[in-house]
Amino acid sequence: MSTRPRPGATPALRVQDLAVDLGGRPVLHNVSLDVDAGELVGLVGPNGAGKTTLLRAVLALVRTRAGAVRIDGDTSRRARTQVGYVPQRHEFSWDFPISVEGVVLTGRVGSIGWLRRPGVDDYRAVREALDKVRMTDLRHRTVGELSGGQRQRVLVARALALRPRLLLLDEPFTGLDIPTQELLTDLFLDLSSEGRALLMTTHDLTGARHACSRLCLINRTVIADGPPQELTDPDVWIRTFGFRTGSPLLTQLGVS
Ligand SMILES: Nc1ncnc2c1ncn2[C@@H]1O[C@H](COP(=O)(O)OP(=O)(O)OP(=O)(O)O)[C@@H](O)[C@H]1O
Repeated sequence: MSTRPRPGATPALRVQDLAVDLGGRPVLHNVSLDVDAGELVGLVGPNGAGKTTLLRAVLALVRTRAGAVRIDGDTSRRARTQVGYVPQRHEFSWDFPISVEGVVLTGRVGSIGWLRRPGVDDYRAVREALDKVRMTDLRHRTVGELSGGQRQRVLVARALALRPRLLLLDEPFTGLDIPTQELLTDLFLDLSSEGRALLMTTHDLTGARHACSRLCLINRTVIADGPPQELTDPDVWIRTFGFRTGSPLLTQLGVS
């Protein structure tokens, strides 16, 4: 169970009226979204909706044309470096000859800085993160030898090594079998029940409706945002995904 957001508390993430252009074309406009401590929010939309771009904008990895991003009320760039980020698995260079532990330690760079050596607390954070994703036994394994599910857990551990209050996850379930998806879902629910805020993109609508405390439907802008059981208007799903009226997918989602 996730902790309910405290009324009136500063959200862990607040995005207000965000606009992003890429390659001279508008990709996101008027995007506003809050994620509170203790929430697991699913960011869902079709291919090209701008989900990854939104995560990258929160991390200040892309330039925004308008709007504001606040991390725990803080608009500084430094606050953005304290956000945990789990990129899509294919974005990581798995051929690099580095151990599981070595990859997770790189998650501390935002806290250590590039020039300082890791200290006792850095190694403690790595150990805690590996324990959390149950990868301690494989900590000396070269990452190229891992399965897809194990790689995903390494990327989550790398983000957790920063001990972030806000965690952004980009399609963590893609290409994973059902037991591994369930293991990760349990882990994400556990992290949210510890009071962390999680924002996760996914194409698994059924899984997201089941696991997430809130869903944000996005297609270049936010179409709808609320607890899954309240998103029963087929129109918002049709507007987001372009489903045709009467699509069996709507029935599958329980909103037709
Ligand atoms: N570097 C870039 N330059 C120009 N356009 C880009 C760039 N990166 C992304 N885009 C465009 O921005 C739009 C949103 O892309 P984005 O990757 O954010 O979508 P997404 O919702 O994450 O999609 P998917 O579900 O397929 O991963 C797409 O039309 C994409 O072509």
